[in-house]
Amino acid sequence: MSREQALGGKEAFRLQGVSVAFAVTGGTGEHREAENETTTNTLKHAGRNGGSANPDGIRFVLRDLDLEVRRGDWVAVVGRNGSGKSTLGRVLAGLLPVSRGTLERSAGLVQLVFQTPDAQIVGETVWEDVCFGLENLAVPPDEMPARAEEALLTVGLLEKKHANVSTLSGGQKQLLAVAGCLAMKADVLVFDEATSMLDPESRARLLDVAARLHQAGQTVIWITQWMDEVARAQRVVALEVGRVVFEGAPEVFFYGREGSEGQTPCDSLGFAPPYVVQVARALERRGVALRKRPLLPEEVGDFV
Ligand SMILES: Nc1ncnc2c1ncn2[C@@H]1O[C@H](COP(=O)(O)OP(=O)(O)OP(=O)(O)O)[C@@H](O)[C@H]1O
Repeated sequence: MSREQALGGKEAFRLQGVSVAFAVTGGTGEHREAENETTTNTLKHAGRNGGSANPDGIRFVLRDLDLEVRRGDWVAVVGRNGSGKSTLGRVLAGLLPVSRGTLERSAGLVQLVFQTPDAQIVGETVWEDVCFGLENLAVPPDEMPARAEEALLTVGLLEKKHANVSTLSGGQKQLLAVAGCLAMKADVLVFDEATSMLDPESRARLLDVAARLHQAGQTVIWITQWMDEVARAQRVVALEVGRVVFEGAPEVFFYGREGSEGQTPCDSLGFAPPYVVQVARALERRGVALRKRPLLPEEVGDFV
């Protein structure tokens, strides 16, 4: 049986043996979440098969996940297409029930910033959209303007506050979606490939916003396929076919464990590490002793 409950202490999330399965109904390709009691019983059977869709039409997309996220962590979640990253993000945000296992979470507000901003924009104007979430949270009307302005200022959209949402670019909509979450003062922000539609400047701005939120104590879950974004996280969780195949520091993810030769966890996952890491590894292979293994371009000056 699955169990979801509140968590105290230092953790924001604790997942134990969490699986998420979808029931594939009929031959239409239509899916539904496998969450009711009858299906849970079926899942026990499905679990023995372990693989993708079994004869009962049950498909596991997350399998036996054990994961702890501490409050104030910045965790990057990586993995190939279809590995289960968004599903994990939705589970953490409370939008998807777990089929098996236990999910414990602290009481704070968790907000998900989707890959496609249209999915979460509801207001007609920028201002209305940011205020919408505040109204839903029953924030007193006299507090709303300051919170909405601060959030829009943070993402660089304050001067567009009267603009109609339909006039925003995809990237600006993404930033508006983030502003909505900021105004609500979410304790945990789950960014699901939130930079995928952004130009380099907006991408850097969003990363910068995330870094500032993290410094201010917010918990950030950053789902991405961009390895240079992973390098900014405190911890990396890599998924493959719904399982956690790596959990640890970005340095270990990109350079491997101390003394280990050959493939790094990043290599095994099939991703190319950030350019600065590639250069540093090439130097190490030629016998150059580095003072520090760099992860970010700004650390380049320190490593030779
Ligand atoms: N509602 C659903 N019903 C059935 N299967 C689903 C459903 N949602 C997702 N899946 C399947 O679960 C698997 C994991 O999907 P998910 O979106 O979590 O992967 P992802 O790692 O975020 O992929 P991407 O990088 O492409 O966004 C995929 O194979 C997907 O087809």
